[in-house]
Amino acid sequence: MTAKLGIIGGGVMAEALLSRLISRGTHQAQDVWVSEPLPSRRDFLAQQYGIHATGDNQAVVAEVDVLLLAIKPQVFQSVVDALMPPAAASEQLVISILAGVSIQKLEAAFPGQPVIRTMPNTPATIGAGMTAITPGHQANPNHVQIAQQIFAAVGEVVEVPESMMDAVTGLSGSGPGYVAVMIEALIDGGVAAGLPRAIATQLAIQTVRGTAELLQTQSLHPAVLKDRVTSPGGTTIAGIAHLEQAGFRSAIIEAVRAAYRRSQELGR
Ligand SMILES: NC(=O)C1=CN([C@@H]2O[C@H](COP(=O)(O)OP(=O)(O)OC[C@H]3O[C@@H](n4cnc5c(N)ncnc54)[C@H](OP(=O)(O)O)[C@@H]3O)[C@@H](O)[C@H]2O)C=CC1
Ligand SMILES: O=C(O)[C@@H]1CCC=N1
Repeated sequence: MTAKLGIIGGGVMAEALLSRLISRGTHQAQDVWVSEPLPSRRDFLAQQYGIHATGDNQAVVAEVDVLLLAIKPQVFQSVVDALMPPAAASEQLVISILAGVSIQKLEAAFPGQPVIRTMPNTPATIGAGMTAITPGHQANPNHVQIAQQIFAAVGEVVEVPESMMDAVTGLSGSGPGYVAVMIEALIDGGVAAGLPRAIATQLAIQTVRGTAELLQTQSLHPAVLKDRVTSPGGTTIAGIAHLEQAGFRSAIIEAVRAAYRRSQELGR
């Protein structure tokens, strides 16, 4: 891909995306610009990935064909208010990864420009991301293809109506956080049962990874896999009975719903 890519906000998610795009060769480092207020962070990103890093958002906007917004939703309005409107009609594609911020707000901030709202997740760093995208009203098939190419380089992509975006955020956007907490708890459980932490960590991570891969490769319903693991009168059903007693399913359902509601709030 030859389009020059600019990223406003050089934080965790910006790095997850740019590191993979550059290592995959989807973008050349010299075609990537990042604006970031923290000088030490700029230096790190420039040295680590060979990209252009600046503290000037406007300089990035002026330079690139595709502008990716990776700031926090809380600073969205102040950041876009400080940008100069383009002198002429701009074909620059704006892609947002911000939780909650609607297409309506994006289009108001970049009048006449094509915008695409997306929600990626952190496994994008290793090409195992999950990104949902919703094109705005000015986005044509070519713009959608550009966004598809960027996010396909970091994992799977699905197009959804905007009405689903906050729910996507609650599930796949925030999901790596829930899974990480679960893995940490599995490790602690192993340690509590007498395993050395290093071995417990290896077991927990490979168990979660193997379970996800098995479900995906064989298109298995999770309940079918659960039934296969639970030998009658055995260990797994004893563990699951405890999970049910502790409200494990309900806790996860409510976690997704809480994050969904928070995504809605961030957009207000
Ligand atoms: N983390 C994740 O898993 C995911 C995050 N997202 C979305 O990505 C966005 C970024 O999240 P995340 O990477 O976690 O957050 P970070 O805080 O790591 O990144 C935001 C970056 O924006 C910088 N920034 C702050 N103010 C400005 C400004 N005025 N101009 C330019 N840059 C600025 C921050 O700098 P400083 O730290 O110095 O303030 C920081 O480096 C959010 O909108 C979030 O909803 C989407 C999917 C997944
Ligand atoms: O926690 C957040 O707000 C962001 C959005 C999805 C994942 N991280």
